[in-house]
Amino acid sequence: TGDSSIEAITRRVQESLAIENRHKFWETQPVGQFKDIGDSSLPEGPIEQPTPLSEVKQEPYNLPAAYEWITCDLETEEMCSEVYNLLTNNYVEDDENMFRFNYSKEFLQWALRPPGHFKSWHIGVRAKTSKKLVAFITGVPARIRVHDDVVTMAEVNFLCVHKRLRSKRLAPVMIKEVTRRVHLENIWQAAYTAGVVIPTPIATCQYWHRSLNPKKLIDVGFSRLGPRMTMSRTIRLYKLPDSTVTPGFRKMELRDVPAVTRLLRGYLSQFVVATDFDENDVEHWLLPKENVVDGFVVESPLTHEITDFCSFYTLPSTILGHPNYTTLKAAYSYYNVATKTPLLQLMNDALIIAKLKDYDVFNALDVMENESFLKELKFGPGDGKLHYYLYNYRLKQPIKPSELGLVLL
Ligand SMILES: CCCCCCCCCCCCCC(=O)SCCNC(=O)CCNC(=O)[C@H](O)C(C)(C)COP(=O)(O)OP(=O)(O)OC[C@H]1O[C@@H](n2cnc3c(N)ncnc32)[C@H](O)[C@@H]1OP(=O)(O)O
Ligand SMILES: CNCCCN(C)c1ncc(F)c(N2CC(C(=O)NCc3cnc4ccccn34)C2)n1
Repeated sequence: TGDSSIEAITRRVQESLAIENRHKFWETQPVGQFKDIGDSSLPEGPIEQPTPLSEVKQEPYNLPAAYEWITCDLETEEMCSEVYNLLTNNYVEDDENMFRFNYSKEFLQWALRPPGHFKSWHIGVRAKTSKKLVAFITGVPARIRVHDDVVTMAEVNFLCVHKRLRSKRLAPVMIKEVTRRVHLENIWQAAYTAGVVIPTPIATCQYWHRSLNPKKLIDVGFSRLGPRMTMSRTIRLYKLPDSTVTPGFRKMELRDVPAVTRLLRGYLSQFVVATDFDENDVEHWLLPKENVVDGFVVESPLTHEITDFCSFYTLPSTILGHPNYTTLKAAYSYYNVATKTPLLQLMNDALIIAKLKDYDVFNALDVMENESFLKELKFGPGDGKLHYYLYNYRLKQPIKPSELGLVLL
């Protein structure tokens, strides 16, 4: 190939890297492999069958000599603080290292202690000498439906290795250990999301952001002033009313759990992969918790029927190295169901509430029916993609974000 143009050379290098791009750990795991993409002869469903519990490895995986496993009991303030501090200083950052997620302690206790949770799935690694927590990974049980198959899975999250211990192949050990502990509870599948591409995404979603405090977002570099836009024009563009517009829109209460569960189950049944919520799950995941999760219902003023529901969770980010700001207050769209109120109007009310509660930005993935309101409500596409994964469960082909009814924290 005589073409010696820069493009041709770049392409050849990329092609060779793609071939070389080995996933030494993930190629050993029961997950869809890149080499199998498009091979529709492979059956959909579990990749490996369960093993008898007596054959599951009884003892933890080996760690490097200086480290030891610790089960993190998040009910103790001290342990919760150690987990919080590890994540606050070492968890997910954007590609330009301008922001780092700052999950709060209350959020972590909520996220990790749903009905039926296992303390043994809250796994830490400690340095034996300093007793410092240096790594973490968690699972929580969830019923997830794939097509018509409801499977009890582990939702794995909060995988974190201290910055000083990176690139030492500790992550595969963490993943194998959480897998072992999940297997001990006779659960054989998992669901997880990540910003990185590993074998093999079942869906790839796009983040969208709706500015609520555009001046701060531009000051901290989260967003940029549009072309031919002034700051005052930008502030005006994103202005929102100072009260919600839907009659009967109010905070969700305990008495709404049965109705919200019915709404949610009905709505989620249309998606290929979705959470299979029951009333206990709805009570835990969607009842409002200050600075953790907000849930709202629309109660018809006439019939008192609950016709709609919307929710968002609170996940601030630390702003790294900015002289005037320390925290970005972000709301993340969670589960929303509109049966009488237009979804556009329901979500606009959610934006109005978030602005009133002093959030800087409202984030949403393009999952479920979110695409129908993103542009009209002035969301802009982010640079962050979120890839969804299933462990030990093959799908014949990836699904579209609009076929996904699952939001992980
Ligand atoms: C049945 C039950 C099953 C339960 C388990 C289901 C699976 C759960 C899977 C976990 C779901 C987590 C969901 C979330 O929490 S997603 C959020 C992940 N956390 C962060 O991004 C926080 C900041 N980063 C770190 O703490 C480290 O960089 C981590 C810990 C992420 C990697 O540490 P490190 O950078 O020091 O690397 P290494 O040398 O130890 O290891 C390199 C190997 O690790 C593979 N790797 C890298 N990043 C991820 C990732 N996000 N998911 C899965 N695998 C990942 C990588 O491809 C390579 O393998 P291979 O490419 O060579 O094969
Ligand atoms: C493992 N659980 C997955 C959910 C964790 N979540 C919420 C998440 N995973 C990957 C992302 F790409 C992402 N994005 C939100 C979008 C965004 O706001 N990007 C700018 C930004 C502000 N703060 C941070 C902190 C870290 C990364 C980007 N940041 C991109 N969100």
